[in-house]
Amino acid sequence: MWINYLDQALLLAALAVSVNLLVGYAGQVSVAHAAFAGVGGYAVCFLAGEHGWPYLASLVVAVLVATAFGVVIGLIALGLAQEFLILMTLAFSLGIIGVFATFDSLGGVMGLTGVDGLRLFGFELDGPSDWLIPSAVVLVLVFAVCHRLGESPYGRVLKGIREDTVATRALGKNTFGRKVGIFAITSGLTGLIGGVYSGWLGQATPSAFGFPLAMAVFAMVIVGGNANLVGSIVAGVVLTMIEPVLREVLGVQSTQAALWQVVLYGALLVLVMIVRPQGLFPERSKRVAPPGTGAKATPRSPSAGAPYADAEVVLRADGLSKRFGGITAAKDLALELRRGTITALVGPNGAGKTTAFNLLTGTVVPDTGSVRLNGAELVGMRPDLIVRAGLVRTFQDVRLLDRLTCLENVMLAVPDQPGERLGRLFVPGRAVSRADRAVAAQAMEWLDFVGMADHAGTPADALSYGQSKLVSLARALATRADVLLLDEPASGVDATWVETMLSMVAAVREEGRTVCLVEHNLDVVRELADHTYFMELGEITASGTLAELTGSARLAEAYFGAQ
Ligand SMILES: Nc1ncnc2c1ncn2[C@@H]1O[C@H](COP(=O)(O)OP(=O)(O)OP(=O)(O)O)[C@@H](O)[C@H]1O
Repeated sequence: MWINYLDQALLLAALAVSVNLLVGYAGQVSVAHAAFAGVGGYAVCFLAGEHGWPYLASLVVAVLVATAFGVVIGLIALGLAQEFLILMTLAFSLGIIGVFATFDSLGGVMGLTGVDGLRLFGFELDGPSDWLIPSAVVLVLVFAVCHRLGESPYGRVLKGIREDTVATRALGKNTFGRKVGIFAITSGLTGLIGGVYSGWLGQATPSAFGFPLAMAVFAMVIVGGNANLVGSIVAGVVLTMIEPVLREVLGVQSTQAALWQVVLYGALLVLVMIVRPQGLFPERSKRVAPPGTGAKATPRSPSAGAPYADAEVVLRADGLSKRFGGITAAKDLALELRRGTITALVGPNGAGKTTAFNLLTGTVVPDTGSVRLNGAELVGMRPDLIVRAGLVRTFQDVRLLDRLTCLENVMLAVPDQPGERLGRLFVPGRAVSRADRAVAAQAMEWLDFVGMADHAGTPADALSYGQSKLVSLARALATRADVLLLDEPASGVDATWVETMLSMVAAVREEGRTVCLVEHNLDVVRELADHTYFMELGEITASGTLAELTGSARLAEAYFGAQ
């Protein structure tokens, strides 16, 4: 009898592991995954139970159908904000369970029952002990897949999405594609688990895969610890065993025991969220590679030091306009950025400087106009592709990924990592881990470049504001983009860090990259900028050297006089 409970515990632990990959790593909360397990369960009972298909073939179909559900629902729901995603997946889950309960061919509210005589690789799956090995194999398989995905460069991108999707996309990662991908993969895994679960149960019923199962799995994920798969296994087994222990050890009646289990789930959830919100087994951070190992990250030729007027135009924007309702945030903007130079964008609050950055980087789509980078049109391109084309930006409010270390923040930005591709992750061999060590070494070099190597293992949320701005510069540099748009790199930073930041930005120019910065601190602009554009009310109304601009009586009165 205890073996029967153990079968169930192993399968629910597997479910918790796969849901943890989606919720704990990628931060996408789905209520539909219990229903996807139901899709797998019904596929098996329908095909193997009702139509005599071989069990293994029906399991394959279970995985494929559940994955297809995941792709379709993911495409619909994952563009939405988190709260809508939860509601949307809840709606889909209710819809799927409703379909199960409605169709006579699926057994209506009673479900498909009496499934037996299943065989796998020649073995008959009759009693609980026959299901022990398949259940354990499923858990090991699901754990292996989820661990490979979660604890790899692929998983780093998932964590980036969880922490800040916009910032992760601004580092050149296809966040929507990744979200749909991980939603589909975890759907397929839950389909497999559901197929084995229904085989073990001998039935697939609407109630077996409904909201209570979804909640039980969430409890396992949260109690075990977000983004900790071992925690999910421990919590999965322990929480599943509550009911049998109540029943068999403490002699509680079976209906009472089921009720107490739900109450204990709830109490445990509340307790964990108050006392230990990170769960019993907290997320682990990437170990820090020793500085100075691996390839040098800055193999660039220094700037030839050409005067601004002679420098080649790398980026040219023309006629860029954007209206937000009644506000004209950008009006017919035209600007040029020249190779190996620093251009500043200055102007009063609300002039449209950040909007200009948003338009250049595709974060906001312009109403009209064009942006050409080395001759290639950027308008209409996805923001992550724009980064890969060579144009990266930082944010006024920094947007580091708080729960990731400084090293992980910078590693995430390194482009073309083999471990971010599914096709490479599951190829045997050590190529991915070797490549990841090289990525870590590169990231260390960039942290070293901005003077933050000693903080490689520090979580980003433990940094001072000035330090976090330096790490965000290292992160932008690690993308290897040629053109950097820095949004207020020195604002809000205390005097000691301003000096450091100034020398960093100047060093970036020295290595031949092109910089455009938005900055209110005119000392910084005076020190760094080769050319300055002045913006007011969404328009560029003057340009030249800062000395020329401050020499204008009108601008001195409108803006510079107040500085
Ligand atoms: N997504 C948006 N929706 C509506 N209005 C917006 C949006 N983004 C910017 N705006 C408006 O566009 C105008 C320009 O804003 P923007 O943030 O670009 O100015 P800024 O020059 O960067 O200001 P600051 O120096 O204070 O950062 C403001 O009036 C702002 O309220």
